[in-house]
Order: sequence, then structure tokens, then C-alpha cells
Amino acid sequence: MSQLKTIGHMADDIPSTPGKFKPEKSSVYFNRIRWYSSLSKLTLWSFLFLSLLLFLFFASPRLERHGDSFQTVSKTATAATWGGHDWELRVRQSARVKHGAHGLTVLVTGASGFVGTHVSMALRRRGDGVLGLDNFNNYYDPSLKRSRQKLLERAGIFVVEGDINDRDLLTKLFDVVAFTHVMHLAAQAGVRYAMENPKSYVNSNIAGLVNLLEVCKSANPQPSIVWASSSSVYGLNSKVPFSEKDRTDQPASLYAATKKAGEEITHTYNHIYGLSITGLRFFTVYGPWGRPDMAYFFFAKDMLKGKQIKVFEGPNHSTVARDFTYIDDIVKGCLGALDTAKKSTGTGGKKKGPAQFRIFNLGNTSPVSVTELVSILEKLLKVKANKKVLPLPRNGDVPFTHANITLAQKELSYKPTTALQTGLKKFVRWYSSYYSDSKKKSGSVW
Ligand SMILES: O=C(O)[C@H]1O[C@H](OP(=O)(O)OP(=O)(O)OC[C@H]2O[C@@H](n3ccc(=O)[nH]c3=O)[C@H](O)[C@@H]2O)[C@H](O)[C@@H](O)[C@@H]1O
Repeated sequence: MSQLKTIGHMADDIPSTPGKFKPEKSSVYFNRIRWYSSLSKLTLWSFLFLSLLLFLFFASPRLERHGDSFQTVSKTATAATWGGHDWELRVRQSARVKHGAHGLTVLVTGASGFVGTHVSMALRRRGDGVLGLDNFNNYYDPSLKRSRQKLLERAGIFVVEGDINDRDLLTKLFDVVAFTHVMHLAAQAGVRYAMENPKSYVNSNIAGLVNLLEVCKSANPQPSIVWASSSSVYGLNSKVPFSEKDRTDQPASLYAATKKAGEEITHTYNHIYGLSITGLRFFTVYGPWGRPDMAYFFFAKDMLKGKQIKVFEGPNHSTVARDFTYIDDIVKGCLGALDTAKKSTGTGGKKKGPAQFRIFNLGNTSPVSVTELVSILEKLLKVKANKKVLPLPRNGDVPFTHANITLAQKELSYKPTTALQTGLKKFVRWYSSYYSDSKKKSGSVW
């Protein structure tokens, strides 16, 4: 306070025309000493204040600009670096159509994810141009995502490291490449984790989706979009098998609610901007290179370690069942959706006519109980499971799923052919190979 007063005095004493002011020598001398001492104190305080500001800036979670929104960047997410001549060259090369009749140029979001990797590889195998995008977050072991990325790179697919919420990045990608299609698979997956980290679902499955649609609607030409919805949207629906016409207004988890919201949001963008959009409701997809957060995966891991596994059962000891769908069947469904997607009708963010809007179930049409899943794994892994049977927790799980796939069969020529036993055999073979020497053998099971 005293300093502030001194400064205030000083300011009052300084005449507006300094040249005319002639104070006595001694008073000028003492005033100057006082002034210098106050000035050094002021400098010291300013320095301390600035240091505090700098400390707070570097110690606080970083905020990065993402288009016109700010988003906290997770400590574990790698800072995305993109742009520059070499980067653009890699983007162009990866997205260039190589050969084949299809000639699609596809941006695959979530490319280093389970389904993303398989779809990207399948597209590349038939000669389509593929560019991947992935933020490599740590929802599950990022080293598995990095191994998948290596596979993709070996196949000539560049995976851009970045987030679907980064509007500048998405805009840049569409400036560099005229994508004909977007295969949108980036999402916060997992039914039960939604209770632990609800924001992550809103950030990826709603905010990220809207950001992507915003960029797609303004792109010229607009791409056709195929994206991953989920069987979980059927929620408490008890009419089996689940048909696309059944009600989906009773989600049992926040995850399901964000996927349902995605279906409504995509409808809006189709309606207003003429974007061609196809939503695919995946039914519990499993297989090699799968997600470690899914039951078949961590059951195998825990069974091999002799650890106890929790097997859920429904009311009155009823079985809990899933329409487990093998990854190769899902990939065929995804490619079928891309190949039959009509062009978007808008330009420059304006609709020119009605555009295609579709939703399909992609399931296996033969549900299997979790108990049976465990028995198959026991045979394949040659170990006895240490099971603990527990009532289905109230954390978003539904007791059963069962897909009616008539529509996908008709429109996408979708025809699943892999029984759970066969698919799990392939999963177990991959699992043993990958984890016996994950570094050396990561590419050997393709
Ligand atoms: O079909 C879908 O749309 C969803 O499929 C899976 O969700 P979920 O079917 O619940 O798959 P898991 O988490 O692998 O669970 C499979 C079954 O095992 C049961 N389970 C799970 C965990 C556990 O410890 N014990 C157990 O018995 C579950 O109740 C469920 O019936 C995926 O995790 C979701 O991302 C996806 O959207």
C-alpha cells in the first residue's frame, strides 16, 4: 500500500511541463533517491508477479486452439504436429487411388483403432486411397494402437496424428485431398466406462462428430459419410431380433445415448446440408487386433494368468447374451456401405437436393451367452476359467442383443459367415502370437 501511495505522490508532483519546474537542489536529490528506491521495489514486485504468471501458465493444463473451440489436451495425448510440405506430400500419397475398380478416396477416422485398422487395410488391399486420422488416446494401451499404425504404414497408409475436434486440421485435410468418402470410426467406445468418464463420450461422440460434419458440409465436393453407431442404441428394447424400425429412445448407458444422439445429429446434417450419411449399428465386434477393454479380450488375458473373471447373469439366473460379430464380417459391411453410398448433394455448405440417409444393423444374427463365450475360450486356451457369477451390474449393460440384418443383406449384400467358435480361434491365434513377442511378430497374422 505504502508504495502505491509513494507512486501516487510522485505522479501528482510531476508537472505537465517539466522544463519549467526548478525545485531546490537538496529536495530534488532526496526525491530522486526515494524515487529510485521505489522504482527498484516496483521492478522487484513486477518481476515476482511476472514469474508467478509464467509459472501458472506452464503448470496449468494446456489449452489448445481447435478451430473455434478450446479443448483441454490430455497429458497423455501426444501434441499433434501437422502441416508443412513433407506432411502434405505424405497425406496426398496415402490418399491417392492405387488401382482397382472402386476408386474411392477415403478419410478413415480412428484408423488405428480396432475396426479402423481392419477397414483401412481392406480398402488399401483393393486399391482405394486411404488416409488415416487418430489421436492415439490412452483409453486402452496406446502401444497396441502404435502396432496397428505400423501395420498400416507398411501398407502405405499414413495415419495423421490429430483429433476430430481439431477443426483447423480437418479443414486442412480437405484442402489437400478431395475425399470422396469419410469412414468415421473415431469414438469413445465402451459401455461401462461412460460412468467413469462421461465427458470423454460427449467430447468424442458428440462434439467431435459435429466438428467433422461441419467440415464435411463445407467441403467442396462434400464427401459421403459412413459412420459407426452401435447396437447399444436399442437399450431397453425387448423386441427381438432388433430391427432398424424398433424404438431406440430408451438408452441404458450414456455411451448408447451419445450414439443415439449421433444418429439424430447426422440426420440434421443430411436434412439441412445434403450430406449423404450411413450409420452402422455394430453388434459386439471381436477378433484379432481387438480392443482390450472388451470382455472376450480381457477374459482371455485373465484366464491365461489364472485370475478370476466376472461372468454376469440376468434376473432369476437368466443368461446374458451378445450377438458377437466377427471383424471380417463387419469390414465387409463397412465396404458395402461405402460402395453403395450415393453422393452428397450440397455444395459450399448449401443443400441442392435430398440426399441419402441410411441406418443398418451389422450383427451376426446368432446370439451366444457369455457363459458359452467362456467355455469356447477355455477350450481354445486350454485353461479352466476361475469364474465368479455376478448379477448384471446397473452400469449400462443390457441383458442381450440380437440383430435383424434383413435390410443390410438387401442393400449392402451383407452376409456374416463367421461363427463365434471360428472367430475366437483366430483371435486366440493372434493373441498368442502378438503377446508372445509383440514387437517382432506384430505383423505376422495378416
Ligand atoms: O454392440 C455394441 O454396440 C457394443 O459392443 C461392445 O459392448 P458389449 O456388448 O457390452 O461388449 P463387452 O463389454 O465385451 O461385453 C460383452 C458381454 O460380456 C459381459 N461381461 C462384461 C464384462 C465382465 O466383466 N463380465 C461380463 O460378463 C457383458 O455383460 C456383455 O454381455 C463394445 O464394448 C461397445 O463399444 C459397442 O458399442
